[in-house]
Amino acid sequence: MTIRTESLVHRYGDAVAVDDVTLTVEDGEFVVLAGANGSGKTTLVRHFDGLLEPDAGEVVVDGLSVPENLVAARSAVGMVFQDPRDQFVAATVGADVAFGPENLGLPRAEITERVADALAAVNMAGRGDDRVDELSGGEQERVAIAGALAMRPSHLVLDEPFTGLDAPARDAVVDRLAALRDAGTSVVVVTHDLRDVCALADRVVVMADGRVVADGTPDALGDALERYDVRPPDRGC
Ligand SMILES: Nc1ncnc2c1ncn2[C@@H]1O[C@H](COP(=O)(O)OP(=O)(O)OP(=O)(O)O)[C@@H](O)[C@H]1O
Repeated sequence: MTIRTESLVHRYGDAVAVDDVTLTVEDGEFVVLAGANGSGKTTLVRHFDGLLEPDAGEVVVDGLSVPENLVAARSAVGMVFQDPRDQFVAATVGADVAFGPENLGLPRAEITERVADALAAVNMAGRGDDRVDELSGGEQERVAIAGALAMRPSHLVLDEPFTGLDAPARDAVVDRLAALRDAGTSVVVVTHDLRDVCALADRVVVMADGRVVADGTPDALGDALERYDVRPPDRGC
């Protein structure tokens, strides 16, 4: 169970946003995708579930070509986008988390079970009737993660999940991600700030100008991070 890109290229008009990226995220791995603003991180991960089409190269999830198997890719890869408010589709927490499983056409009892499990996994058990617009930023982020989890993905990709969160909310999200990784879900976190996730990361992949310029354990990368405008943790990992 892997996410793999092979010589992936994505262009917006004449501008190359992802430039010949070959990358594998292994089963159960926790990967941080780092790099300065505009380095191509969001564009790259949007290929993992076929939201964008490659201009060249391949994207393969769990052995299947993503562009040719969009439904399978979107079931296998859960995505949490940059601003959770942009992805809510219902007024209440429970209805929002149920939306994905409902679209899969699952029986009501299974939907109820998935919603309860997903909310429990993000420490929001029993909050199904709360209005999403009345939650704190950290709670909204966790509901967005629950929405992805309710699809029971084998991979979870989060784009800047800590933006706008205060320290306790960041800690709560980090705790949830650690628990998910321990339960066997591979996790990809897009960020330009390593402080929150360094301790969890098996690997840090750094992008600059659309290319992968460094790939290794947080310790091995060390000083290279600052060179590429990635904020390293204040006291190491
Ligand atoms: N829809 C789009 N149309 C045209 N150019 C785009 C579009 N989206 C991104 N780009 C450009 O592609 C490049 C890569 O952007 P991308 O958002 O993938 O980078 P990023 O590393 O995720 O940055 P950020 O942290 O700011 O989201 C940038 O130069 C950006 O301006």
